[in-house]
Amino acid sequence: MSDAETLADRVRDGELRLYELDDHADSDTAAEARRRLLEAETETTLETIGDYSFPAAEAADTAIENMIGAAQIPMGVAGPVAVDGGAASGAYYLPLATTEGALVASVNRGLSVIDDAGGSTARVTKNGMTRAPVFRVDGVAEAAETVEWVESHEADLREAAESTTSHGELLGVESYVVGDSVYLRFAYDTKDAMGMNMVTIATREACDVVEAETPASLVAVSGNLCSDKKPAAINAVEGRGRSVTADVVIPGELVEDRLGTTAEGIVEANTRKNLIGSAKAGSLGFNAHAANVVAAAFLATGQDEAHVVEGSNAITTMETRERDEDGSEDLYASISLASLQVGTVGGGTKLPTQAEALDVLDLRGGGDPAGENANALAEVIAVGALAGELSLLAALSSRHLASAHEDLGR
Ligand SMILES: CC(C)(COP(=O)([O-])OP(=O)([O-])OC[C@H]1O[C@@H](n2cnc3c(N)ncnc32)[C@H](O)[C@@H]1OP(=O)([O-])[O-])[C@@H](O)C(=O)NCCC(=O)NCCSC(=O)C[C@@](C)(O)CC(=O)[O-]
Ligand SMILES: NC(=O)C1=CN([C@@H]2O[C@H](COP(=O)(O)OP(=O)(O)OC[C@H]3O[C@@H](n4cnc5c(N)ncnc54)[C@H](OP(=O)(O)O)[C@@H]3O)[C@@H](O)[C@H]2O)C=CC1
Repeated sequence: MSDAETLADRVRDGELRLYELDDHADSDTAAEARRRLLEAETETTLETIGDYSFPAAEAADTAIENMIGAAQIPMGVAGPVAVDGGAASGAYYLPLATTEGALVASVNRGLSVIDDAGGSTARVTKNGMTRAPVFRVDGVAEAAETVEWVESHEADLREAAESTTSHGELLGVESYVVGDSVYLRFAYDTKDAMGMNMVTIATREACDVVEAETPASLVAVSGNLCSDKKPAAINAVEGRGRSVTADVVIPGELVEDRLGTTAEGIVEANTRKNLIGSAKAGSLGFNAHAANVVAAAFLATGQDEAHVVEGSNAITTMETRERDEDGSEDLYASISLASLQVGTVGGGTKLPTQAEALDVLDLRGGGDPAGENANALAEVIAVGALAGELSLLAALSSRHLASAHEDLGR
């Protein structure tokens, strides 16, 4: 073991590489050595980056390489809000980590209006994490032969895939052919794990069977039809991770008292902006800012932040509903997130900050039965996203967006 300055010198002399420092010191000392080197080479001071409170060894073990410290992002909380979900049940506070002033206020306003309206109903309607390897064949005949074999031997692929995990279950395999390329889109129930490591390991095992039994030769375990961390229509249509929907009916008076506009005003803003405007833009997302809530909830609870790409793939609907007694108009509001990838075990959920945030939701760790905690997390995030939509559409409709950000964000 050496001290940080000695280690930094050894890197400077070319004796050690930056990423080898953990083999020569504990993770805190290794991180300090990297900071010292970086500070000297870039003429900076990295005191704040180095001022972290989680165990470096735990983070360096599975969450980060070449660790120098932590990026601290302010965390706020919105809620509580009552959620009547398939898995979520009761009142929830939603932790949100962001640097965008006005965002937490906006979600908080939306959640408080939803709560006053009696809470939101939410359901996970589909669940399947996908991995789609690509294989090479010599032409269409071999492609057809491979697809036929896969379709008639799903049980063999399931046995191979599930031999690598005690939680994951193979739900099905969809085949796609493009000339001499064959894509097999494997979908799994990953229970409470977001599941990307799990399904990649399981699919690799199944690929060995495909290669042994068909003419196909594996090119890449991910062939982009999965489609992971890229905007893709297949995720919007077929779903990936959890497909989750939340809705609420808000009395017209509440819209006027709490959101400063009318149900009709919000509906018109949604139609012209989220639906027509998005269509004209060729957008995959027909929403205002689902990405804001998904990103902030992901950072707070230890999700893979790159999955905001698919997680924000959402459609917001708003319509007026006439109330029988007095003919006044209420607001029906919904959001449907097609491909929200969340977990309450594994990945970044293990880190202490993120684990504490999951504790606020009472959703840390495995659910009972397995999968219920991740379902509940998906439902609560969907309700948060619905709140963000309501509050932002109201601000646009009442022409308050610019002043809100002037007041709270600069
Ligand atoms: C900012 C508000 C909420 C003010 O809204 P308001 O109605 O003027 O505020 P209020 O002082 O009357 O308070 C109403 C409620 O808001 C909440 N609230 C109010 N202030 C706070 C605060 N400081 N901290 C926490 N919560 C707060 C709180 O729930 C409060 O209720 P109460 O608890 O008092 O009964 C409103 O104007 C608003 O929501 N504006 C919209 C802001 C927004 O949604 N920004 C999103 C980011 S925009 C962006 O990134 C994407 C974009 C816009 O480019 C996408 C696109 O193209 O559309
Ligand atoms: N490999 C890749 O291509 C990619 C990886 N990632 C990264 O993958 C990580 C997430 O992968 P993920 O597989 O979720 O996590 P982990 O790799 O951390 O694995 C989670 C494991 O937890 C175990 N487990 C314990 N309890 C449960 C439960 N209740 N439900 C489900 N599993 C349980 C399972 O073990 P067992 O299987 O033995 O049952 C599961 O495989 C993130 O760090 C992400 O950034 C992201 C994108 C792509």
